[in-house]
Amino acid sequence: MKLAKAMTVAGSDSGGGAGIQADLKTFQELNAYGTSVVTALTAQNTLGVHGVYPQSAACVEAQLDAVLADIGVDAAKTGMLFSAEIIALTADKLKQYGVKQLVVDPVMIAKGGAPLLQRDAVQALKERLLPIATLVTPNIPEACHLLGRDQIHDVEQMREASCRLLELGAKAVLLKGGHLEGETAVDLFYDGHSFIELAHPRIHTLHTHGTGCTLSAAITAELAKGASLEAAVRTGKAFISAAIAHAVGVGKGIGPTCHAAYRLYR
Ligand SMILES: Nc1ncnc2c1ncn2[C@@H]1O[C@H](COP(=O)(O)OP(=O)(O)O)[C@@H](O)[C@H]1O
Ligand SMILES: Cc1ncc(COP(=O)(O)O)c(N)n1
Repeated sequence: MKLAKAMTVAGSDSGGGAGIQADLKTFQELNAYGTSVVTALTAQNTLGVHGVYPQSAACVEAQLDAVLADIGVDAAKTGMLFSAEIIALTADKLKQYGVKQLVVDPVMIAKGGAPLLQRDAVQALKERLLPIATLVTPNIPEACHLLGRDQIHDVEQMREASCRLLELGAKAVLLKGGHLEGETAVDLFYDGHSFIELAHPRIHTLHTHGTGCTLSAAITAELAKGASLEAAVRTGKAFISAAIAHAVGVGKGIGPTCHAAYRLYR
């Protein structure tokens, strides 16, 4: 059987719940071989982000070359990219090596409020990365930021926002509804042809650290294995729902989800 290879370009979370660590655990759980390009180190735990230490452009470029020139990838994802410079060089390298499947999780602000992307980098995200993305996976605040609007209140407004988001250049959009209120966590998938609502009963838990990272990593692993985009997104939703339902609750604050839950409790 051919080994599926998945790469993450993201920040390191010392607490192990989000970023590179969440991505690699998720790739492993879904039987994809994981590689990583670290854009920034964060000193982080369940109580928040205590420090952000971006890597130099030369360092990020060297990691991208090392992985792509030798090992290669079947699908890649991006998470915390921190600066316009890192975004531009990541886009250039993905194009140079002909990476065909790219999931862009437009990480901007950590759940606790710490900025993970510089303000002036949002434009670079739109201009350089979205046009080469197979899928973009914003949460509600990120979608508002990308579109320059104040709020998205319900699924109807999510539909309309998805159409606008698709115009930014990605082949498809998964607009995540975790930040909305209500008894159901609804994500909306739109590929320009049809809308698919992915719904799961809202799980009453504090522990949702790294949910967006984990979801986009699961989708990337499935794409690397050859799944269709729709199938990959459906598996991603099942994976993150199980992970939240069985959250491990380490630390004193907002804890990580259980990356092994999809395998253990399905
Ligand atoms: N309490 C919850 N119960 C069930 N699913 C949730 C819950 N919170 C978030 N999700 C799901 O987790 C995924 C990531 O959600 P979201 O919080 O919107 O993004 P982010 O982690 O990027 O802020 C989505 O599939 C969302 O529907
Ligand atoms: C390195 C890194 N990447 C991404 C997130 C977003 O995760 P969350 O939205 O759960 O704070 C994070 N906190 N840290």
